[in-house]
Amino acid sequence: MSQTAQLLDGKTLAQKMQAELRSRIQSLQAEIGRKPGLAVLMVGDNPASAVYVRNKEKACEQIGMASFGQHFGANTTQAELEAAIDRLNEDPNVDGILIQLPLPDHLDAVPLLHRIHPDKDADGLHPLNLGKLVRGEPGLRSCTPAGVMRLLEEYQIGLSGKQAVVIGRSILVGKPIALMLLAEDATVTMAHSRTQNLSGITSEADILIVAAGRPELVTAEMVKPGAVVVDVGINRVTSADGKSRLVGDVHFDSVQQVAQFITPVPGGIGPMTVTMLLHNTVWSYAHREGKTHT
Ligand SMILES: Nc1nc2c(c(=O)[nH]1)N[C@@H](CN(C=O)c1ccc(C(=O)N[C@@H](CCC(=O)O)C(=O)O)cc1)CN2
Repeated sequence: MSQTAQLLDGKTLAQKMQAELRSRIQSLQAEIGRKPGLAVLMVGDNPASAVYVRNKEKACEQIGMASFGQHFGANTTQAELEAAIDRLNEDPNVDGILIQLPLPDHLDAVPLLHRIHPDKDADGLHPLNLGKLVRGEPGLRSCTPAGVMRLLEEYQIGLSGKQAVVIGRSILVGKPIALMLLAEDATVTMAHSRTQNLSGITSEADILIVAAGRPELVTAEMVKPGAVVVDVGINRVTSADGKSRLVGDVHFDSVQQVAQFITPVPGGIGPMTVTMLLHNTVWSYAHREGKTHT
């Protein structure tokens, strides 16, 4: 008899959190006298990035946050972006700055991420904030991993002593989520493209976080019965019938038969990423204005 996993519903939690942020902004704004502001730097015309940036700007508007869209042409230089970051660092109405990734190939994201003032680092990718994560100090956390942790917390999924496996070692997701799980006393294994016997490792996982960037990589045979499976992948694929659809890095239909909990794609981690960005910007706003924010 096959079971069906319970969905970890990121979309619903994101809506609830955005409503809470909206009222938090209303009360802070009454004290501070201005709205929080987020600046999103987008370079070029990557269609997926354009959708994500639009969604971020729309979400800002819905919760009463100012959004300062900075859209640059595909041939923008590194120096022009540096100058834009310097201006935003100095702008008192801007509390959060993020550079939408990936950037076009001629640009180097790393020095640009380092240039963002750490107090305005809404994406949590500045080395100071990553260092605080390593040390377990409060600070701005990367949005996708923070969204995963918040979703697990919402469903009261205990992590202490659990075997957690993370597939993927990016600075955006894999490395920070491993540190966050470790901070909650999980026993963490990191797997990646060179890992041997991947299914042997994943099938030991109580908590499996998949951020591999490979459509439907994880199938039912690779998952321990009763595991919690979090799919961070977002891939647009074209089926044999020519239709385009969105899939994660997990083969949802088979894995939901063995897992206890699973995130859907869409509607799982994606909406949580946007919400944690808003959360981080409100956190920076409150922190910069001398108000505490959790
Ligand atoms: N500077 C950053 N760049 C990128 C990040 C990031 O966190 N910071 N993450 C991704 C893209 N991303 C946010 O930027 C993002 C991706 C997907 C979603 C989302 O809500 N997805 C929906 C489906 C949307 C669709 O139909 O295509 C879902 O999963 O339900 C939000 C944000 C890379 N770049």
